[in-house]
Amino acid sequence: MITGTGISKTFRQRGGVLGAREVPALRDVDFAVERGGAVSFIGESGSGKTTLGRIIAGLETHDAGEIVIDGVPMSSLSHRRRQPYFRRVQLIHQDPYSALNPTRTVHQALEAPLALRARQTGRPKSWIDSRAQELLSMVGIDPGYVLPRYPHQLSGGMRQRVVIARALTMDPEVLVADEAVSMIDVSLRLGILALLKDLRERVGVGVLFITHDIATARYIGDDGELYVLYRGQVVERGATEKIIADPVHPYTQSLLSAIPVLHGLERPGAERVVPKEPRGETQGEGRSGGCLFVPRCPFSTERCERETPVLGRDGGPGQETEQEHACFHPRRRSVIPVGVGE
Ligand SMILES: Nc1ncnc2c1ncn2[C@@H]1O[C@H](COP(=O)(O)OP(=O)(O)OP(=O)(O)O)[C@@H](O)[C@H]1O
Repeated sequence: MITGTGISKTFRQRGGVLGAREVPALRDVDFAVERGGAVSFIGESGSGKTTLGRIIAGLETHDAGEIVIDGVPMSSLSHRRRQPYFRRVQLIHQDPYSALNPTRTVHQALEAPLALRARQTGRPKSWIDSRAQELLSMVGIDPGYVLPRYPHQLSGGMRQRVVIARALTMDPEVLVADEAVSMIDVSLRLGILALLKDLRERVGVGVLFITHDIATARYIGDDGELYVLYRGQVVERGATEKIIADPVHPYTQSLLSAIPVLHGLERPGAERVVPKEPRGETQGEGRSGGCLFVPRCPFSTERCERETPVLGRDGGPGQETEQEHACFHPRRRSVIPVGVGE
């Protein structure tokens, strides 16, 4: 199991007419991914999804908070002693082409990490080739066909399957799939999503799925948990199916309101939430205190300008919600498209 508590990260960006500025990418984020579990982080561009994935994989530092892998707090270990733990988390990039070295065949791409794994686990050299074949079969490709080939000789879908097979060489606890299908031909996407789902069941690997697309989050982890990120803060968290059917935060509602309507078969939800265009200030930067969503929220009140909501279930007297949210005025709204006959 991998958990994060109070993870925060601020980048200092240099240059521009305003000089250096601080960009909070993550604000006090808590999460937990269990073996075989599915956790999805969803949010628009710049919400901090990739930064979170990189921190969990040990590729980026964080300013505050703790990552715990298999019960061991990473802050208690030296950089070198953390590496075997972070190997238990493998990152799958959105671009399978740049993730593979173009000068190496698939056989070479798998051989190096498997040789390391063989040394770590005391297995003979002969195990390396048989494991490479086993992993490629596991991800649904013919080892005989792909092993001698270079990445450019494979389709995008096959390349992404090779990237997943390579990630599995380390016997990971969790795969972090960062927009793992966004650069793959639409016709092949479903196959990759189905594979990740299947690996959860067959290998028991947990999947942390990072996406801007609520439909893919639902496909991969309809039985898992959904975290909605807005400007680095988790604004709604709970069972994926529950949040998709019944969101209470206006930002989540705006994401679901944007689901395209099937022409002639569906009509938009009656209470569709359309976020305001922020005026005068960029996304509320420079404000201190108050809800981050205020500049775009159609329902904000004076309290939202003043106080900062924290993640919880409180919805006012008698209004507790099943999922956690960071909103002073959580309310159910019918935002999902409905069939014309319904
Ligand atoms: N290395 C960096 N240096 C400076 N700022 C950064 C760096 N990496 C990310 N940021 C900033 O941190 C914020 C979060 O970025 P991040 O890439 O994590 O978001 P994201 O949700 O993954 O977006 P996208 O979907 O566009 O990749 C953004 O404002 C981004 O500009």
